[in-house]
Amino acid sequence: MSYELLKSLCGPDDLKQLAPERLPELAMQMRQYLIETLAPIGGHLGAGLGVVELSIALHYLLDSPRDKIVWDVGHQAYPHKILTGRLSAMPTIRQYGGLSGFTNRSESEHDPFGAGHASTSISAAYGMAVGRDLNHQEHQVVAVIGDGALTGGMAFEALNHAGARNNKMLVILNDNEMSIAPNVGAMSSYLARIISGRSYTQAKDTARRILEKLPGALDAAKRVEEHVKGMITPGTLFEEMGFRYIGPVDGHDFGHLLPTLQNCMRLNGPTLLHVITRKGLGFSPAEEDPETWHGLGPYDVKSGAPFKSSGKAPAYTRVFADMLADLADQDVRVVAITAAMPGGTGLSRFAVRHPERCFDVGIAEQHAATFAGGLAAAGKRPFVAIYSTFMQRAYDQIIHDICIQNLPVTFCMDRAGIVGADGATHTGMFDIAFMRNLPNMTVMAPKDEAELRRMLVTSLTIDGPVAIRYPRGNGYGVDTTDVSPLVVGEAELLEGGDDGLVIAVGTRVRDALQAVETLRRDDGVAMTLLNLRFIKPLDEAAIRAHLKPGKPLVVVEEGVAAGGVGQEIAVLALQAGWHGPFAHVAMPDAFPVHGTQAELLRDLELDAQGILGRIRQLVA
Ligand SMILES: Cc1ncc(C[n+]2csc(CCOP(=O)(O)OP(=O)(O)O)c2C)c(N)n1
Ligand SMILES: CC(=O)[C@@H](O)[C@H](O)COP(=O)(O)O
Ligand SMILES: [Mg+2]
Repeated sequence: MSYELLKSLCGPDDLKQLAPERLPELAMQMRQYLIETLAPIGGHLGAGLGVVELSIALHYLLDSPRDKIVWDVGHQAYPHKILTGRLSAMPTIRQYGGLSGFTNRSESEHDPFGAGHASTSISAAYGMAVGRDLNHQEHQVVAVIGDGALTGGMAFEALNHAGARNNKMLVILNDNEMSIAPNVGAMSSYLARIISGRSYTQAKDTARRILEKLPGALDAAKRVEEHVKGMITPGTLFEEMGFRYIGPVDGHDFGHLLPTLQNCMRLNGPTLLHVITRKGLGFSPAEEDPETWHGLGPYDVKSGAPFKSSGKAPAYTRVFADMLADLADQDVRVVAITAAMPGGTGLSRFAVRHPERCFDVGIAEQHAATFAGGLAAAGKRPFVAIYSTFMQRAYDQIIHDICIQNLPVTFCMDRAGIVGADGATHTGMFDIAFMRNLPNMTVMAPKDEAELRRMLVTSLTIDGPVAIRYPRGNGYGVDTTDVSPLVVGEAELLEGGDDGLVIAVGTRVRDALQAVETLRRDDGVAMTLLNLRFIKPLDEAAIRAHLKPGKPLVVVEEGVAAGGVGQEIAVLALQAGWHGPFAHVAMPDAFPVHGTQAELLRDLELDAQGILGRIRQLVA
């Protein structure tokens, strides 16, 4: 396809010159462009395909960047990027030095708010609407939020706030009945009932039948019918919260979308437009399996088959899920919780074996943590599997509901450290710092998949909160048969040597080992290497024992240096009377860019070569 029409548009102003009849052709070209462009590089395809018409309609009618469009999560903003002058850069999306996979204020004036984490759009848009009114300005503010993101508490907090005020704002609820996996929860069922249109009639009939049986109740029945109608007429839940509800409308039909949007924009006060779309529309593999095609690596555009990496060791995620299912086989107390990421955390595998003990709570990390606290208080052993970056959402719950009460909840933090293409918003760089300072918490980091299995077993021996951090990607194919528990707080000695001490944490142990081996072989420098295993409690005795006065001390961790375990080790060493050159090989006080994990680790000098260089500087 030549994409003639698509390529003729340099920005939203060009789009506005098109006759409305040409918009379906543009939508068709955009879909095909997305499907072909992402094939060699992967990315978030399904959500974007679902909002092609919506994105075109918004930019056709709105005047961006004057008018503000806030996309929730931002993973569905690829069509928006294309329409706002980023078409030629699309082949670079999520690549090193390329476009971000999400909206990003520094990337374009058409991205008024950055995102990556879910459920923020209504709050941000409402802030813009209030700011606009305080500034006596006049422009439109639109938040586009998916039905999945609407399961997040923040979205309700924002509706609650905005609905009680009069500031003009449009919330577009993009309802495709999917989060990454099928959407869950009562709100999702409510939206489905609105779409089916059956709820009102059914409930009205039931109320009538019940009330007609009561003597003298016919008048009351009428009044109650009105009430019932008020309660459950489609959209009323939003109306009761102060929003004017409009919809549902077909989000793929310009004939419906354009006039409805136009009308919405004329309305004052908070308005919610309910748009029905299909995730993956226009690419049958993505329509049939929207979960796989939510976000994926490269795929074959002709067959629609994702390219599978072959011959690699199993992913940490999979090792975690299978081990947890094994533990659940043996221990009836074990339950598992995911916040809308059953596939990403591996818990869909756990659910196959223990469906009744696996809970998807929606995009609700805070609730997940406290829900786990309740389960633990009821005698269960909950494992909360949440990506490191999303665990940030649940910090107060971890402190207030788990740690203060010393409840035995295990937080399994997948995607800890550098994640690659998702970039700064998704990097798990803070969990070491924010978990290790919590009283009662035990924090572990496995050096490989075998140790992950042993740490899961170990967590069941600890009568209190535990956090385990492990990275995105594959293990090393090591022997995993030993599942004996570790001694809590004991580090592992991997190399002995008198020329200094290297202490490495979890994901960085392998590369540190490679660096230490190279140093011994090529430089004749023999360093001791400790695999820390326990970030908390620290193996103070081992650290003290292996410190070499006057010789280098190096701590390597894939997390932010400030508050990292390296700082505690440095203090410990000084208190123990050690003096000598020190290096903390960790992440600096800056958000990382996006690229492959290897590229980013290289930039941060956290790969084997980088660690080697840092040690050599000290030795020299
Ligand atoms: C706080 C947080 N938790 C989890 C995620 C992972 N995540 C990204 S998109 C998504 C599903 C969003 O569903 P929806 O808003 O309906 O958008 P759709 O993909 O269906 O268009 C999830 C769970 C996230 N980005 N942020
Ligand atoms: C947009 C979002 O938050 C998720 O789709 C995320 O990109 C998934 O990351 P993984 O690919 O590491 O599961
Ligand atoms: Mg959705």
